[in-house]
Amino acid sequence: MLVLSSPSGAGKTTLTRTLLEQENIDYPGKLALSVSATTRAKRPSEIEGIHYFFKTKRQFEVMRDSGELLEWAEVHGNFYGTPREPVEKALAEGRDVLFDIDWQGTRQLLDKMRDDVVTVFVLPPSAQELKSRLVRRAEDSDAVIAQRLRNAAEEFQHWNEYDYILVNRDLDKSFARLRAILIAERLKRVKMPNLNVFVDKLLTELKGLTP
Ligand SMILES: Nc1ncnc2c1ncn2[C@@H]1O[C@H](COP(=O)(O)OP(=O)(O)OP(=O)(O)O)[C@@H](O)[C@H]1O
Ligand SMILES: Nc1nc2c(ncn2[C@@H]2O[C@H](COP(=O)(O)O)[C@@H](O)[C@H]2O)c(=O)[nH]1
Repeated sequence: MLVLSSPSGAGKTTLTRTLLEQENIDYPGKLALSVSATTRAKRPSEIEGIHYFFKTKRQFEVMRDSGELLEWAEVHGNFYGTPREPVEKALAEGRDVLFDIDWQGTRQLLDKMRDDVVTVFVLPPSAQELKSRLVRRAEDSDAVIAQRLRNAAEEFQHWNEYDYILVNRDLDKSFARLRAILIAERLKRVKMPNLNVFVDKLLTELKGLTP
């Protein structure tokens, strides 16, 4: 489970979507994106089921109270949560799962499955650039942008709870670094449960080669 968090506008959605696209070319089906449920209004560019599952507050509360969410949080005045079933299914199939969630949700995943979670915090190169990105994205009203910038101060403070930090200055470099994190994490011995079978096979082959 690879989790990206950041203050709004630092670039985690761009990075997660780019990683998903590239991985689907290189290793089809290996990486799944967790699509969250939210009570936030849909942005003009967003598509139901691709970017989010858009819910009313009542629908969200039913999902939350019936245990359908792996984690959930209130962020910028809206509810967001991770549907449990698709994540559990993907993990059971041996797929890696990518999350774009905030620090509160990250804490909940860590409490439940510490050993299976790798966390990345994305920082903007400057506060001015953070604001410029939110403005350039042109998806939120001025009031929403102002609220997200106010909330950024609180979110910044959680950077030191994460395994990796990406200062997202140059997008290509950040993406290369994110891929490097994924590649290195996949190469960890503890993440290779069938390695003993492979090594046993090597030993058998070796016996056949030695007198
Ligand atoms: N390295 C970068 N350089 C310049 N612009 C960038 C960079 N990374 C992302 N952006 C742009 O900044 C804007 C915000 O990025 P994005 O939507 O990915 O942020 P986010 O962290 O997911 O925000 P939110 O939490 O609000 O969803 C987008 O318009 C994106 O194209
Ligand atoms: N705890 C969770 N946080 C989530 C989830 N899905 C998204 N988020 C975070 O909310 C903010 C705002 O997102 P936006 O799409 O409205 O810009 C951002 O920090 C996301 O990472 C979730 O399922 N759980």
